[in-house]
Amino acid sequence: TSNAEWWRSAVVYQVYPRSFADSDGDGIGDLLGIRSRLDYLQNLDVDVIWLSPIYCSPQDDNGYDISDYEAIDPVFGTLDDFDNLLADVHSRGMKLVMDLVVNHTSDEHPWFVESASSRENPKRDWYVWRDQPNNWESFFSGSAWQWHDETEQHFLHLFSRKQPDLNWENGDVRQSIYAMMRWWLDRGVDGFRMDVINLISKDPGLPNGKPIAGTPFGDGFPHFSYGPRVHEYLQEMNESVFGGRSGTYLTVGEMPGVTVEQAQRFTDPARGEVNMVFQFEHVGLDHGPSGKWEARTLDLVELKESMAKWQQGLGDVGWNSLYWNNHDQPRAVSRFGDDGEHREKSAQALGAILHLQRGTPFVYQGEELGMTNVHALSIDHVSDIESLNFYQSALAAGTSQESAMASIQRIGRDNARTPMQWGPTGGFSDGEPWIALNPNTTVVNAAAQVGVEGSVFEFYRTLIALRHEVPAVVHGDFRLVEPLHPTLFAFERRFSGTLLTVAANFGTAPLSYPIAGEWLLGNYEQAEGPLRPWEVRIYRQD
Ligand SMILES: O=C(CO[C@H]1O[C@H](CO)[C@@H](O)[C@H](O)[C@H]1O)[C@@H](O)[C@H](O)[C@H](O)CO
Repeated sequence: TSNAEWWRSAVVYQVYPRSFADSDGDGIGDLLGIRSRLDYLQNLDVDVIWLSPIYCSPQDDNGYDISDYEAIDPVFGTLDDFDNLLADVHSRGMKLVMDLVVNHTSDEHPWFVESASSRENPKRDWYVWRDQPNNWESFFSGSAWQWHDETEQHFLHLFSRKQPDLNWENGDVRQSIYAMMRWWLDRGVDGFRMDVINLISKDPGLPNGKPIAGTPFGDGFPHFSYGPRVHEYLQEMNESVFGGRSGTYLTVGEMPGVTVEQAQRFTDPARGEVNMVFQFEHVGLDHGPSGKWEARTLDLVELKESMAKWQQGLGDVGWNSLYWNNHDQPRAVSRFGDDGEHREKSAQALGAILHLQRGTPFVYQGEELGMTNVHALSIDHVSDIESLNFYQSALAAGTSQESAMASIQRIGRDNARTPMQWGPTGGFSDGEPWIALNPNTTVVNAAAQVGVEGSVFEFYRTLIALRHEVPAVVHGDFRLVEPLHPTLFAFERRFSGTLLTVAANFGTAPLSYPIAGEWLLGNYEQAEGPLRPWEVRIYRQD
C-alpha cells in the first residue's frame, strides 16, 4: 500500500466520547478521559481513532446537532485538551479522525439563528424554508418540516426539529464548511467521518414522496438520498479541502441507502470524492417491512449474500468500510451472535468474519470486549431521541407500551451507548453515569480480558496484528464458499500465492468443514474435527 492509501491497511476504533471515559466525575465522558485510556488503544494496536462529535452542541441528538464547529463542548473539555489529546495520539503513531456533521446544524447555531431572524436575512437561504411543507417524514418520526411562527414559514429537518438541514445549493454554505474543515486539518486531524453525507443534495422542487400506508407521510428518501449534485459537491469539497495538501487523509462517508453501484462511484480514487462509505445493507436485514422497529428474523444466507456482494462489488474499484456496529446500531454480539452461553466465542467469530474481509475494519468501543445490549427496563431509562420519538409516535398509533419497549430493547441506539466497561464495577466514572451501566460489567470488562489468553480482547488484538502482518488480509480478493449453507460462514482470500481460508460456525450444532493449509488462528484451542459452537478457524496456504 503506498503511503497515500495508508487507510487500506488500517483498523479504526470508534470512540463515543459521552460513554468512553469520564475524568472529572460528572458522569459524562470527556477528552481527558480518552487521553487516559490511550495505552489501552495502543495495546489493541488500532491505527486510527474516530471521535463521534465533541463540538459545542445543545446535545439534542448527543452532539450530532452542532452549534459551533470550531469549539469543543465544555462537557467534553477545551481546545487545549483536544490539542493535547491529538499530540498524544500522534506521538503514539496513531491517527485521529473527526466527525463531520454538515447535512444539518443545531437550530442554536448562529447561522440558523440569523437565517430564522427574518425572511430578508442574508442567511435565509442557508437553510430550506418553504411556505408549504411536502409530505416527507423525519428519520426521528413525525414530519420533516417545522412551522416557524416568527417568519411564518416551514423549515426542513430530516432529523430532529433542532437539526435544521443546510441548503447545500448555496455556495456560501459550502465554502464556509470547507473553511471549517481546513481549520481542523490545520490543527492536525487526519480525516473525517462524514455524517449522512449522501443526503446533502435534495431533488429540485422537493417533490412529495410516495405515500406511506397508514401514515400522513410519503417516502421522501428517493428524493434526498442520492441527489443530482451530491457527486459534484463531494468532488468540490475534496478539491477545496484536501487539494494541494501534502498529507493524506482518511475520509469515510456515512450513506444510508447507498448501493454498490453508487459506492463504486463515490469511492473510485480517480473521481476524488471519499475513500470509503458506510453502507447499511447488512444492518437492515433484520428490519421488517415497516422499518427498524419491526423485527425480522436474520437469515445467515442473506447476510453472507449481502457481504459477498459488497466484497465483490468494490473488489476492483473503490473500497469497503467493514463494521458490525456503531453508536446507532445495537451491539453486534446481541444482534448477530449469541450474548448468552456463547457470548465470547460468538464475539470472536464475528470479529474474525469481519476483520478477514477486504476493506477497512471499524471497531466500536466495547465490541472488542464482547459488550452486549442492555435491557432498558422502561422508557424512563431511554435517552436516545430517535427511540423516544418512536415510542411516542408508536403509542399514538395504538401500539402497546410493551411492544414499543420491546422494539427499543431489541434495536434502540442506547444499547450501544452505555458506559464503557473498564472493570467489574464499571470504571467509567466516579460519578453517576449519564446513562445506566450495563449490570453485566461484573463479568464483561476490560480488566478481566487485557493480557488474558482466550479473551475477546486478546482475540481482537490478534486479528488486528494479522492485518498488519499478512498482506493477503489487506489485498486478497474475496470468494464466498458454501453460500447457501444455513450456519456456515466461510470464505477465501487470495493474494500473490497466499490463500487464506476462514470458516465459522454461526450455530451450536457441530459442523464439519475440512480446510487445507496451516492453522493460523482460531477461538478454540487447535483441533481437527467438526467446528464447535461459534467456532472460527483461519488457515493459510502458500
Ligand atoms: O442513518 C442514520 C444517520 O445517522 C447519523 O446521523 C444522525 C443525524 O445526525 C445521527 O443521529 C446519528 O447518530 C448519525 O450516526 C441513523 O439515523 C440511522 O438511520 C438510525 O439511527 C439507525 O436507526
